[in-house]
Amino acid sequence: MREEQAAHIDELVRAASGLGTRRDSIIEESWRRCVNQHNLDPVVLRDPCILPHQRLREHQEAMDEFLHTARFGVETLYREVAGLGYVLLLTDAKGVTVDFIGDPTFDNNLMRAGLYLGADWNEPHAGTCAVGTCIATGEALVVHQTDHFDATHIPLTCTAAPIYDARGSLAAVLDISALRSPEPKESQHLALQLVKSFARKIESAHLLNRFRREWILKLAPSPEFADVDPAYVIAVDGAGRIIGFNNEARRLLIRELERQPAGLDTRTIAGRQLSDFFELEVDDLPRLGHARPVTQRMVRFRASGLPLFAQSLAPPARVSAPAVPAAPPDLPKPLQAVFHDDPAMAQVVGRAAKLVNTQMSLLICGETGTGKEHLAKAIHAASGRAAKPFVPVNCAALPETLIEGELFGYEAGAFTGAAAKGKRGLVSEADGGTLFLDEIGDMPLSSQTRLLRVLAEREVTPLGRSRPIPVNIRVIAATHRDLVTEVKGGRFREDLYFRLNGAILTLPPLRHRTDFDWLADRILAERCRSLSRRIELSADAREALHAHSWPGNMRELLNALDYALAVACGPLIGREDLPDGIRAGWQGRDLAPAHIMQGVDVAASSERTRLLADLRRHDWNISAVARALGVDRTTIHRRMRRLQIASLRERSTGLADGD
Ligand SMILES: Nc1ncnc2c1ncn2[C@@H]1O[C@H](COP(=O)(O)OP(=O)(O)OP(=O)(O)O)[C@@H](O)[C@H]1O
Repeated sequence: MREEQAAHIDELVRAASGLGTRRDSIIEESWRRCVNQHNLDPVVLRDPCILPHQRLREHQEAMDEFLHTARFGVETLYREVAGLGYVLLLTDAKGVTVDFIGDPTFDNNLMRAGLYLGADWNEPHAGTCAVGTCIATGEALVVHQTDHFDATHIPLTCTAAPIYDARGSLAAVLDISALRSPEPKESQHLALQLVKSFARKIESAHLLNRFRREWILKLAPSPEFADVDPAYVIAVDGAGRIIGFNNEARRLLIRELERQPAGLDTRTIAGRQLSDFFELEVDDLPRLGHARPVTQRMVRFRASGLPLFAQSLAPPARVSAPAVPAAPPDLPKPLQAVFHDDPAMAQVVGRAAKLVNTQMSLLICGETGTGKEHLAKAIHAASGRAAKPFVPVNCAALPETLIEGELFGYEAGAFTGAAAKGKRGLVSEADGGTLFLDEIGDMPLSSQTRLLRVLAEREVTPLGRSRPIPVNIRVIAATHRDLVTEVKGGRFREDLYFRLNGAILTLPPLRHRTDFDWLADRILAERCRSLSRRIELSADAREALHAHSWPGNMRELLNALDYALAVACGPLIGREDLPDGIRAGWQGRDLAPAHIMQGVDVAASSERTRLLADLRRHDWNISAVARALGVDRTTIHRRMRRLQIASLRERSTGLADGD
């Protein structure tokens, strides 16, 4: 035992026999609890208690959704403090470390110190420590070096803050710890503020996610912060009942209840009317939206008259359709190449750009051939992982019996028929890069369970090996199925769905894309470059392409253009050079061949392109286009006639007009 450990034990023994210490009162009280309630002997040095995998998994699964919501906050906090030598732990309400981020180069030292996934930091096991004492007291605190009870832990400095659920029960503890730190405890003051602030953010994110279909009321004491960083968040149902709150709001509401003369029960806030606390009814919430100046959004507590500045968020059903945000102009190059000016793509790619360098799993949805893998590759190429492998896995094509070996690899001689040198496994191949799980919705249930384990633990255990290998992968999954329906039908694991859908990016079908011409021209130009040939689409070929519904999406377009390139002889691709299925869809009167288009002036031509795009977006439903453009159907018909656009019915029957 080292000298400083012996001195520490002396201090603990003195404290246990009633002699005062110069410690903070929260630490002194915890030492007393350790001796009197937890029966911990100060003289005994304990090894950290690290739960076996199976038990850890049970703890993680019990709070899967919470972990998923917390992940972004956890990673952001880690990035803030990693350079200062801290590791980050997220524990459940029992003190078991269910998420951990640390520098893997210090693995052994961290594990020996108990800074590891699965470590149990509850006070009855570990003695006074940041997580355990935070659980015991409900307070954020720093447990610095010799504040720890167990002399094993005295090199550590640990700072923890509680995270409460939407009803005020402890849900988790956020902790940052370092193996080395300056001696004065004050050196950790900023760490404490930072951890408290992130704990509050994670708490609010969880609340907003859980009550995303309800009214949310955010409140701040100052108008300047009401929209930026509101301290108090309350969820309210359509009947005006309070159904959730963050911990700051809970404390505030309790204080307010205590002021009320009737001496109401201060323990229960959930279920009470908003108007019990505020001079406010649920019907007032719409006028507190952020479109109004903040100074007009003041609300008062009923009992104390205390003013607060509010911002309300309406449940989705009441929100008017949001304006489509344009993609940021500074998109990374690989993402710029994916689309031109299609609003739906701008939204998807704009979101993807913000997420390229997060650890968050992405789920790309869309009909077959819409470019899900293409987008995943672009995200990878735009990320800091670009120099590492992008490993696609076709989940539907992996035979169930081989899936474990293919994904996780195996050691030499792991089973009869195994390759002599063993196999690395696709997950390990993607280490440092991106694992692309294509057709994830078609994966058999039993394989989903195994995959879930890798995603939860970020480590793989190849067949025939006893110790897992940590892997650093970014997971992007894709599916053409509706996974929510698959989950409801019991064909897809709900927990896996939550692991994968850090963000969902839904690609529009090609028939709805307004950048169709840009895509076709770009693909053609690329092909021409590689063939050293110059060829363009004629107006009537373009027209025929516009009229097709593209069930095979981008893949079908590529095939059609390749076919046309092979068949066309001159510098123009004519309608007759297109594959039969596409040419056949264009059988109307001779409404838009090249010679008529020549008579249409340039302004009309761009008006025509816009109208065609609108028609395609609404599947050629004239009434829907008229509604979208705010005109009546006859106006659309008139424009179509003027711009020489045939309706679907005309094309299929040769009729003169009408739809
Ligand atoms: N923006 C684009 N520009 C050029 N080519 C594209 C674009 N998007 C997709 N493609 C091409 O279209 C084809 C189909 O794309 P991809 O394989 O990414 O679609 P998918 O949605 O993953 O298909 P599936 O559902 O069948 O797995 C590929 O050859 C791809 O390179």
